Amino acid sequence: MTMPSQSAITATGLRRLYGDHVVLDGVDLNVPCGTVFSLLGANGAGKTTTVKILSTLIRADGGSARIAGHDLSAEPDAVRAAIGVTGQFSAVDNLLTGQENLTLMADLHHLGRKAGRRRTAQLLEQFDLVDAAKKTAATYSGGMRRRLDLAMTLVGSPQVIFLDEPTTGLDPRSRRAMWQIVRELVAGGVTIFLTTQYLEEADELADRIAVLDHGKIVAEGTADELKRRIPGGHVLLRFADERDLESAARAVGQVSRDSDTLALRVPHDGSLRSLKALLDRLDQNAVEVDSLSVHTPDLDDVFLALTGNKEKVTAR
Ligand SMILES: Nc1ncnc2c1ncn2[C@@H]1O[C@H](COP(=O)(O)OP(=O)(O)OP(=O)(O)O)[C@@H](O)[C@H]1O
Repeated sequence: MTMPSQSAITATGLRRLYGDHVVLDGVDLNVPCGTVFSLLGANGAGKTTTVKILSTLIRADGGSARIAGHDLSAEPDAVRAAIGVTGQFSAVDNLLTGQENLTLMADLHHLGRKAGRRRTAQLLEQFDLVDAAKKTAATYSGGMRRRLDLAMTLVGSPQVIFLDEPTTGLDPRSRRAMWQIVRELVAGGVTIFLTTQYLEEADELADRIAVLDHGKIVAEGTADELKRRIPGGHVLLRFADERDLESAARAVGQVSRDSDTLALRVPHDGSLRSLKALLDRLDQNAVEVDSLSVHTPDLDDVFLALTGNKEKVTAR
């Protein structure tokens, strides 16, 4: 289906309250078709609430949105027909096998027996579930379950897929397998709206990232744009004892220090020249450095700088 605009999702001024707790406080979003958009936020930032609103599971208290060309409040059925949702509200039935779960979905989508069987077989193959097809979902690992859940979503060939924390709790191998699946879906023209607590996941997958904090989007852009928004990197120096830490702090001047870990964090522009100048200064003052690491800004820094969250999102 062609859409009137090239946006798969637009939202303007979304608001949602639980009692007098303002969970979303005027959220604007624009997600171009065929891209991965990641909504990043700490626990409780409002990510799931946003997904629930955009996927018609709950209503917003204010604002408007269009999904796949349909108005969210005026045409909720058309929105539902165009989207798939996986994540914290899994549709997998534990008592059914993987194959039965998919067949049930095919029936719900009125695919017909032959087309349903074909689609089920194709999805079992695509999601590496052929060997497990006849086992009940209760016996599946976390990664297999997520794959089955996503495969079930795809039975209806959605244009827009909401993935709510799709890899939370998965081991690194299963996480990478899920990332590969997401890339393949996008290559096929699907739009992905991904919520995650993992900065690495957003960095790997997302064309654009929005950082949600206390119900507001505090920054939006590509991973590189976000990284450029915050001050440069730093050099982390560690010392064997308090005395070396003291002399180093005196030698290099204004730096942040952590006496517990015997570390100094010195602002650094990433150039060899300034690194050499720092080492020379330490040498001239006869300071023994135990270890040194150069740190360039990553999404973790961006997140901390933008949200001031003590409980930062998980960097892997
Ligand atoms: N049904 C509800 N009733 C009352 N408060 C709710 C309800 N659902 C969510 N909240 C509150 O809204 C806030 C945002 O929750 P939400 O689940 O959207 O956050 P999140 O960013 O998805 O967090 P997480 O990463 O933990 O899933 C939280 O403070 C939560 O306690």
